[in-house]
Amino acid sequence: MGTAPEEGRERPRLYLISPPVIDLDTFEMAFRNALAGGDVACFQLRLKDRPAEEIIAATKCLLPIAQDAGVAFLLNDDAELARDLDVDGVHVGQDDMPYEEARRILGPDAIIGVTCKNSRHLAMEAGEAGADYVAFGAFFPSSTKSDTVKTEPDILTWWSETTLIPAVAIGGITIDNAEVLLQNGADFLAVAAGVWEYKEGPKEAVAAFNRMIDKVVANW
Ligand SMILES: Cc1ncc(COP(=O)(O)OP(=O)(O)O)c(N)n1
Ligand SMILES: Cc1ncsc1CCOP(=O)(O)O
Ligand SMILES: [Mg+2]
Repeated sequence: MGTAPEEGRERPRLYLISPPVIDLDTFEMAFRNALAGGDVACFQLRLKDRPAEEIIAATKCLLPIAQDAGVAFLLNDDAELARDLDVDGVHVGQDDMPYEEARRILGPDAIIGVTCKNSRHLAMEAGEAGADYVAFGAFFPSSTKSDTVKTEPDILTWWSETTLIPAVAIGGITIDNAEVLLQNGADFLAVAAGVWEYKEGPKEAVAAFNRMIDKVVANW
């Protein structure tokens, strides 16, 4: 990981979110292609409200691919399943389980991120509790999740000036709209449709996100 010249700020990185429903036979290749496209920090398996057997089968297939590529693998919502499947961590929302409970289930080494929507208060709470990252958004309309809260990029500036805890930006992010989030202090860009539905495919999407990140960092 490179360090940008700006006050030692780390180079922002890509955080992939799976589509909410997948056909594992085709998604496995899309996932391999995405990871072949360039730097990816993290992958969140977000098979929303799908049966546990589907999440287990997908994890057994995709986790070794992520591990080979050095990409952290998180489950959405379910800390107990994350523990049982021995993945790297979990992302919990405000209606899932409290951060403290997820930490108790997963132990001190797991990565635990918390949804904070557009709320400075939720972010302060999550940060003080020990979250490894806080997630703000949705910054743009999302075709992947309907119940989102519109969030303005200046929350990222405030957060980056307040704390060193990483901020994940999420919601409708594409190569064409992400720059404002980086300029405001996003440490990670969490992206689903912007990668999986990119017209030239997921490999080229990841490559294009990385070129865009490099261009922004070069001008800091
Ligand atoms: C990185 C990241 N940020 C936010 C969310 C949303 O979590 P939540 O509010 O619990 O909504 P669902 O994703 O569970 O529908 C996320 N999953 N990942
Ligand atoms: C999980 C989640 N939380 C807020 S928006 C969102 C969906 C992200 O997917 P996309 O990048 O396709 O908007
Ligand atoms: Mg959730």
